[in-house]
Amino acid sequence: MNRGGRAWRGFFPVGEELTSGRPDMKEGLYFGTELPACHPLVEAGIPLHGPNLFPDNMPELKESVLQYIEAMNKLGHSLMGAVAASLGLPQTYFQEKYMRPEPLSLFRIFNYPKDLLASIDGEERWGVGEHTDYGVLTILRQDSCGGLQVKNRSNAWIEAPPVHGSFVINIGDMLEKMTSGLYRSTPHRVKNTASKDRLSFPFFFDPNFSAVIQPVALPPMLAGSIHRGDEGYTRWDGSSVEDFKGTYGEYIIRKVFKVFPDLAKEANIDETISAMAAAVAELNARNAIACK
Ligand SMILES: O=C(O)CCC(=O)C(=O)O
Ligand SMILES: [Fe+2]
Repeated sequence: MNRGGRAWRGFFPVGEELTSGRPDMKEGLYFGTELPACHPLVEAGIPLHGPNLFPDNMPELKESVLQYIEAMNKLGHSLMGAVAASLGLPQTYFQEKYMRPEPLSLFRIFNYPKDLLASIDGEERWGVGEHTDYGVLTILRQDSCGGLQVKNRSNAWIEAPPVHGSFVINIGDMLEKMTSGLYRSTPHRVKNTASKDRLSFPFFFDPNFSAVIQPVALPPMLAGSIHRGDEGYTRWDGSSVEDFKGTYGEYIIRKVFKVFPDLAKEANIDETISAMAAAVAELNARNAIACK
């Protein structure tokens, strides 16, 4: 990942990402919205923005990934239209307020190798340990291996088995924040116990980097049905989404520095975040959203 440039794209090996604070037993390819070098956010060195790193010897991979991202963006907008309707809001509410000029879309292809150590020094190993996703929605395609588990409202782990021709949709932290906990970000984890490698394809459909995330005004009937602390619910990382204030860019960059500690070694996180926030604000003031 430290060779993936500011956009943090490319391959990372087993054990290099620490989603829940411990090395994940998975490897993967990182992709995202394809932005050319002349795009103002790329020129300004804003993390997570830039061109993908596609292998030259496999042109069909680039074509498929870019088509997939486009299709998933459309699906993401439709799903968020349904979420808006469920809250009594206009269907384009989230698109207008949080996804302009475009959502932050990240797409990964993960491989969870079979037969990896179940524990190291007595500590249980997970393909990816308990965590919640950061943004609004995750649209996940998994192969037939199984191994994905989600925590339900009673704090019990249940399987989310593969269902042919379907996606698993995870609610992310920002949707929890926007809905004051009515939609709660789903804790989940993965362990590959199948006799073959497990492939999964998570697509993260997230607010624009400079969107300031705020709770929506819920209709009284829905607001009255939020029960945040009634089941002894504490978040997996001990943090509070409710307390977070700021742009989605700040939120996700802090997360990225946590899960890739190697990146954090090279940077002063607070300085990086304030420089980034200033650069984004300056670009927004000039409405610089495309190549000149
Ligand atoms: O591989 C999976 O099924 C889930 C991956 C995941 O939870 C994540 O990347 O956030
Ligand atoms: Fe996840």
